[in-house]
Amino acid sequence: MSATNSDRPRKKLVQVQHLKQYFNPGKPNEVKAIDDISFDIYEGETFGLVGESGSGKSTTGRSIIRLYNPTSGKILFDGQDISRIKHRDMLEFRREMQMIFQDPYASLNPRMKVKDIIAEGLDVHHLVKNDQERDARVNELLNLVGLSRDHATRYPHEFSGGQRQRIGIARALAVQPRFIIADEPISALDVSIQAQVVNLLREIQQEQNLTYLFIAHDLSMVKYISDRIAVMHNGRLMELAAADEVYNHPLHPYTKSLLSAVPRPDPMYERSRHRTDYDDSIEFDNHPRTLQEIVPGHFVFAAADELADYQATAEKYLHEASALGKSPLNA
Ligand SMILES: Nc1ncnc2c1ncn2[C@@H]1O[C@H](COP(=O)(O)OP(=O)(O)OP(=O)(O)O)[C@@H](O)[C@H]1O
Repeated sequence: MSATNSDRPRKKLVQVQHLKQYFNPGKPNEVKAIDDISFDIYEGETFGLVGESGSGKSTTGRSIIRLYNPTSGKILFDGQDISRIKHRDMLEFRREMQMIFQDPYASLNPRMKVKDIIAEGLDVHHLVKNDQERDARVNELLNLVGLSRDHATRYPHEFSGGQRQRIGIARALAVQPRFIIADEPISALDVSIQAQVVNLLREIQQEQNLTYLFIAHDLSMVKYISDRIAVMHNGRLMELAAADEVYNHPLHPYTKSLLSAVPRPDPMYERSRHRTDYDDSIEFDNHPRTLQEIVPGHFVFAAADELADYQATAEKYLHEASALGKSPLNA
């Protein structure tokens, strides 16, 4: 796992503040894809964003990279407000923020050679002086993602899904970004290949001090790569905490429901595992809810009269952890 050592000063690389992203606002077909979310992503960390289909995860990633104009709220990158800047002024930020997509088949142009796909960003941002330098950089990137220089002149259809995702990663890395949004980068891959791609992303992160927003629809793999995890539902964040806390000590019923769907390699656990349903009518009971810090670093979408119960549960977890001699919180 990447850098979250508490002795390191933690710099906020991305700050999302009260972000709303409505599609077709004010019209009968209005969709509140993101409905007032706030979170920070620290430099060097992997921030996992998890939720079921339609919860607003991709829209969050696309809003941060400014593929959309936010309906309201702010997005800060390295302290600078980028939520209102014009598209042409986004060019420099676009270099610093790159995206890796879910479908490595759809996201690579089938008519382009691998070397031209990888070098696209180098060309757009004028980062190489001549063809020789361009080829050398492409070879370096192919090597970095575990492919060979022979692959440079081939086309995407000649590669497996996992290899194509490696090409997508090389393309993102070409411009030396600081922040990568990985939108379900392993969901379309065979299970046997998923771990390889996750390991590659982790290795590269450590080498290059990258910051990731890692989007996924379930908690099984995201737990291994994320430092902290936010759980999204209906365009809002239901819970946000250190990855282990979300996985082992979930507080919000929606998180518990998501987790109950995840099999674990523990026969005892599996014998008693049952899927718990989540009744989202509680979100519409007219109790104003916001993301509240229940214990340090652990936030839950809660109404004022729910706080005491959440605090009692969190404290129970803390006692259990200290009885077992574990560090209670690592957020
Ligand atoms: N361009 C758009 N125009 C209108 N509605 C949109 C648009 N993009 C997304 N939506 C809607 O916004 C909501 C959130 O979609 P989003 O793709 O962000 O969810 P998601 O959690 O990433 O789901 P998935 O994993 O299926 O992509 C959905 O109801 C979706 O239909």
